[in-house]
Amino acid sequence: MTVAIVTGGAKGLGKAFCEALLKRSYKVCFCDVDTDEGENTQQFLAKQYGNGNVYFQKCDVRSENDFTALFNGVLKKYSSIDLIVNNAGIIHETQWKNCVDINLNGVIQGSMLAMDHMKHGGGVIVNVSSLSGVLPTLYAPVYAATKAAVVNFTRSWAMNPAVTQNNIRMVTMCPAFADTDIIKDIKEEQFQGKQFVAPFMEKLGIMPLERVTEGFLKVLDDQDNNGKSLIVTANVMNYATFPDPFQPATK
Ligand SMILES: NC(=O)C1=CN([C@@H]2O[C@H](COP(=O)(O)OP(=O)(O)OC[C@H]3O[C@@H](n4cnc5c(N)ncnc54)[C@H](O)[C@@H]3O)[C@@H](O)[C@H]2O)C=CC1
Ligand SMILES: CCCCCC(=O)/C=C/C=C\C=C\C=C\[C@@H](O)[C@@H](O)CCCC(=O)O
Repeated sequence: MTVAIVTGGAKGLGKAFCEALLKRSYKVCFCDVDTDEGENTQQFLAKQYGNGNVYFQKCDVRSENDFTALFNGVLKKYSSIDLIVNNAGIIHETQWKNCVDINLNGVIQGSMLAMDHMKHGGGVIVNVSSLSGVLPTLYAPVYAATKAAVVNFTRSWAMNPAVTQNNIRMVTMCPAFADTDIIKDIKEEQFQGKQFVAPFMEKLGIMPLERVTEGFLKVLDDQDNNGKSLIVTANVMNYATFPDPFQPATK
């Protein structure tokens, strides 16, 4: 039996990841701050994959108590956690402290709780960043900062013996635009220049959820990707390469 936690699993990419895991016979425990959406999604997935295989618990990733209660609930039910997908995230450049709290602090909290459990038997931690985590994003500098921090947090821990010597794998996903609510009915106050979003959306396109899920399954299946960041766009699915600061800059 393999057990996965997915944060922000009530809709969007998180829901798609839950479904992909259920198709692979994982026991899926997803959380979300949106209780109604979460309960609806649990019923939807339970109808297709069996009630005993999908479990929802309300958890606001900004709350250490909620997150600890989530882990305790999952361990009480299944006694192990093999995978966590730290997926929950928002984009909001005005409520930027909230964006940092969810996108970064939430990923840190989920990763630390998972590592504390996985140090006994190993596991996989997938942290969801964004293409904005590896490319400057003029319309969302705070969002981009949170996503870049997720990349380097993951890369840093992945080098640490607490990960490498405990059979833990930590990987980041960096998707471009995908067809979820986060890119729909976007509001002015969420951006530093909402007008700049559309040109990039047109240039990069909007991926169907299946494309990002394909990248998610690749991240799970590749065994040698500890510390790597998978870029997923409509036309690209590669692990990012990062400049070596000690190499002389090319003229
Ligand atoms: N859709 C896209 O174009 C891209 C999305 N991403 C990232 O993918 C992740 C998922 O986003 P989407 O599925 O697109 O968005 P979405 O808005 O469709 O789903 C996000 C889910 O997270 C939940 N959530 C929000 N705050 C939460 C909190 N404090 N605690 C628990 N759950 C919370 C929401 O209720 C929702 O169910 C995010 O981290 C986002 O930054 C990255 C690149 C592209
Ligand atoms: C509108 C809400 C988006 C939130 C979801 C998300 O994270 C989407 C990210 C998608 C792509 C972001 C890429 C940013 C790219 C630009 O800043 C620019 O650097 C890319 C240049 C591409 C080019 O070939 O010119």
